[in-house]
Amino acid sequence: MAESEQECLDTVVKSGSVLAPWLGVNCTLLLKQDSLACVYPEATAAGSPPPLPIFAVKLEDVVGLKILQDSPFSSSPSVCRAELCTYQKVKRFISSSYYRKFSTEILEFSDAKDFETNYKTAKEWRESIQLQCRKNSRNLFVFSPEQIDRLEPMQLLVIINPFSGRKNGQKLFQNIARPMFDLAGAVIVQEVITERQGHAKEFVETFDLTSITGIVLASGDGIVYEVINGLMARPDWETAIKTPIGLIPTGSGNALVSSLLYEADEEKAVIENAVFQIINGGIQTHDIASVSTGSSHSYMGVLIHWALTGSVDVESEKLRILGGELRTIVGGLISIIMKRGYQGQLSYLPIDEESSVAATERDTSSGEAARPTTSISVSDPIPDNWKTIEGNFVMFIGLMLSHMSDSIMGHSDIKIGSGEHRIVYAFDDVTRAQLLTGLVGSPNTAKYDTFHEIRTRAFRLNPISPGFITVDGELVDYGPIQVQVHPGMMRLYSRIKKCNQSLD
Ligand SMILES: Nc1ncnc2c1ncn2[C@@H]1O[C@H](COP(=O)(O)OP(=O)(O)OP(=O)(O)O)[C@@H](O)[C@H]1O
Repeated sequence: MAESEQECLDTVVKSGSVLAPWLGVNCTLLLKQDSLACVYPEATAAGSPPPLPIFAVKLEDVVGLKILQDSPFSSSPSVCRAELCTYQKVKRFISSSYYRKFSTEILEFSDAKDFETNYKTAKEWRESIQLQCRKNSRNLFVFSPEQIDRLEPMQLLVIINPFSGRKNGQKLFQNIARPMFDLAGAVIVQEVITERQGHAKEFVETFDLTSITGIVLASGDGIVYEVINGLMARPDWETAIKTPIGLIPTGSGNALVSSLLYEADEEKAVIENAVFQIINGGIQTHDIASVSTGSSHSYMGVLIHWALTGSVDVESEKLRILGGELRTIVGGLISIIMKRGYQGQLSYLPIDEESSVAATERDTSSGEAARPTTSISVSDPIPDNWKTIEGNFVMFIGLMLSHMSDSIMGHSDIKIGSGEHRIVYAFDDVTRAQLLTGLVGSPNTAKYDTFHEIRTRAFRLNPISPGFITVDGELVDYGPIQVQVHPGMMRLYSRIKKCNQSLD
């Protein structure tokens, strides 16, 4: 680290006196650019050696300062007690992996003789800590000046699917996520419980987005699909699709948030970790892809299933009672035993020829900006520079990220917002044992030459045998389907540090 950078991090943003009640001593609370420490007061005197902290935390691990208005254990009725809540990484005893653990440090604000003034001081500290956390996240994760300046508290629209996963999304949100948002100072402007399929899409199509800074979804990937399509259906779609989206995994298919947590080096399928990705307001971009069938056009951001996994997605709906991923695993096992083949054709433009696939835009007569779509429609001839493969497909998955579900990883090297669709497929020479490895881990293309993979930004799938195609977990019209990636169009709340990201 450069010396000037270190000096900057060492600069004290705010300092003040506070009582560490368990020691019974007055100490100094020091807020620096990336840390918060409580030190003995003599340690901050000029010329003294660097202060030995009573405690020190990295701001990136801070959830917030919880002010306890009634403080039964405080030494005097004028004292305002607060808890500094952190969510820090802890190394596991046996393995080299980490998990996060909540911890608190108790502080008492007691300089003034009356509770109101001490309470006001505690509130000012809470705001300074929140502001510094947000500033850091803007500096670290968002490289756009106007985003860095905009430090208003998070104002969130929350959409909860009560039907997703084990049907306990509402409970998980209220018991786990909401207290963390409150602690972090995020304001929940409105909470919407979806009442039916399509409700989330309809809702975001007309909602006043100027009243919020982001949307949080407590659901599976199906609601992500609905929200992307709702935002893209708006007349102001160009700005609407840039609304940051936060993801809380309460569904049975949580591929997008699982990929995000994996990339952020966090444990997956842990609701707290997903909320932690959201609360400091860091943002990164992700791609969306146009999906055109003969009769419809939509946008996706996660994955496409056809053949075996398409059937699992649809037919395992009957197993919803099993909840979570068990439903997919049981459905997958049944389909592997049956091992059906699906005749079809896949045509695609290899990713290294991407320059020739600039998306054409639809004409609109309404005066709205033209929405991106596929460069060719399903009825157009396949361009000469595309490749075509044909056969009896047993497996076909088109991935825009690393994970297919909470615990099933498709490919560790597909990053969120990488601008590609990775198609993994197998013909009927694949064995059941090999398919099983693809169900419990990733389809190992290096180990088994029966698994194939393609990197592309534009493809057409033309299924011939009857079956199902699902896009982000939602069933689409069966028949030829044309797909094209539009890189970096949407934004996700995330702590993944990526340099030089353009958010324009
Ligand atoms: N109140 C509701 N009743 C029934 N279905 C609903 C309701 N609200 C939303 N839905 C629908 O539930 C479906 C699944 O949503 P979601 O992806 O959040 O959960 P999931 O458990 O991961 O499901 P899947 O694995 O099918 O994607 C979506 O098609 C959505 O439109």
